[in-house]
Order: sequence, then C-alpha cells, then structure tokens
Amino acid sequence: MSFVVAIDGPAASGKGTLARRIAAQYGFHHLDTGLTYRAVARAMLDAGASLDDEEAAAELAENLDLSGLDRDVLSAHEVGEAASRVAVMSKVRAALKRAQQQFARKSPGAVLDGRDIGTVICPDADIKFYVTASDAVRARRRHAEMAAKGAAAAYDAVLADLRRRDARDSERADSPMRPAHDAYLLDTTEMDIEAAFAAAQCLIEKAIAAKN
Ligand SMILES: Nc1ncnc2c1ncn2[C@@H]1O[C@H](COP(=O)(O)OP(=O)(O)OP(=O)(O)O)[C@@H](O)[C@H]1O
Ligand SMILES: Nc1ccn([C@@H]2O[C@H](COP(=O)(O)O)[C@@H](O)[C@H]2O)c(=O)n1
Repeated sequence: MSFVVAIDGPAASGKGTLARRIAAQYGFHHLDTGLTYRAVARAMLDAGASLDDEEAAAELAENLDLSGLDRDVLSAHEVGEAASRVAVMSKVRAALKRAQQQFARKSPGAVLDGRDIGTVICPDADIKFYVTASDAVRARRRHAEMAAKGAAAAYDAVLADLRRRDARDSERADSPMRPAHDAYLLDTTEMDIEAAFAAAQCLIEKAIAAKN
C-alpha cells in the first residue's frame, strides 16, 4: 500500500509539525515543500542573483537535491521572504512540481506539506488537510519559536511578515494557496499540538481502513 497525505496552510499554522508527527506515526516519508522554495531562494541570495531572475531560479530548481535540505540553515526570516518571491515564478514551480510529485510516490507512504499540495501536487492524495490558526496565534507561536532559538524579533514584525507572505502566496496567479475542495479544515487556534495530531489521526485511520 502506498498512502499520500497532503497538508497545506498559511505560514506558521503548524502544518510542518503535524506532517512530521504523522510521518513518524505511520513510518511515511516526509517532505516540507517550503524547504524546496527556500533552498532555491537561499542559492539565489548566495549567488547575489536578482530575485526577479526567473531563468536563474528555474535552473537552480531543476538541479535541486531534495536529500540536502537543511531546515536549520533555511529557516532564516529573510529566506522565507525571498522564497515567497521565487514561488510566484511558473518555471520554478514547474521544476519543483516534478521533484515533489516523484517524492510523493515513495513507499509505503508520503506526507507532503506546503501551499499547493492538495490542489496541484497531489490532487489525488488519500487524505488532505488545510491547517489554519488565527494570525495572532500564528505570529505568537512563530515569535516564541524564534526567541527560543535566540533570533529576537518584534512580535509586530513577525505578524506583518506572516501577513505579507500569506497575501503573496494566496494572490499569485500560479498555484495560489487555498484549501482543496476535499480537504479537512483543521483550525488549531485553540488546539495544542497533541489535540491537532489526535484529530488528524482519527481521520487518517478511517481513510486507511477505507483504502484497505
Ligand atoms: N497546535 C499547536 N499548538 C501550539 N503550537 C504549535 C501548534 N502547531 C505548531 N505549533 C508551533 O508553532 C510553530 C510553527 O509551527 P510549524 O513550523 O509546524 O508551522 P508551519 O505551518 O510548518 O510553518 P512554515 O509555513 O513557516 O513552514 C512551531 O514553533 C510549532 O512548534
Ligand atoms: N508548496 C509550497 C510551499 C512553499 N511555498 C512558498 O515557499 C515559502 C516558504 O514556505 P514555508 O512553508 O517554509 O513557510 C512560502 O511562503 C511560499 O511562498 C509555495 O509556494 N508552495
């Protein structure tokens, strides 16, 4: 059996945390597709390339090695902002789509999280989630996460950054962020990580049983 879990949602909604928990629980492979856009952006910044240079970004995307994505290196604030700028480019999205769809075929299963997994990358996923939380709660969680890492930032700046990225991600022409019509909505504003995982697990168990 190969089983695909698609998880989408806005920045800092908790989709990565949920995806990792699900992958660990079921022994599935996990791909944080945000890291693929971040890796292209990081390489563009390192090369001193203009973030408007679609040809350069697409070439980097074509040659991306998914096994070399380092969450710690790519988590920096400026990389997230740059990632959302290269993510509007159709040639970049096309190259990363191929790599992400190949990953989704891994056995015994794969969990992919991002912005367009349920709508574009894995429209036939066995189960889809769209994870949200209020802007204020997401910003509070991201702010606390950054503070714990020693990366101080003002709460208001974190909130503004999330809102700017969400707007760019949902308003772009190619593969805008939005819930798939058949996704389960998971609003974690008042749910801790355990509660969010328990809610998702209950639905996954049913989907696995239905598939067998
Ligand atoms: N349900 C929850 N309750 C409390 N904190 C949470 C919850 N889910 C996630 N978090 C925390 O919120 C922060 C953001 O979560 P996470 O990195 O999973 O979000 P994300 O949607 O993957 O973000 P990004 O879009 O930036 O990749 C982390 O510090 C995580 O531990
Ligand atoms: N499927 C995806 C995943 C990500 N993006 C873009 O990358 C940016 C960074 O993603 P994080 O999940 O690490 O926050 C994000 O803001 C998007 O612009 C995407 O377009 N599609």
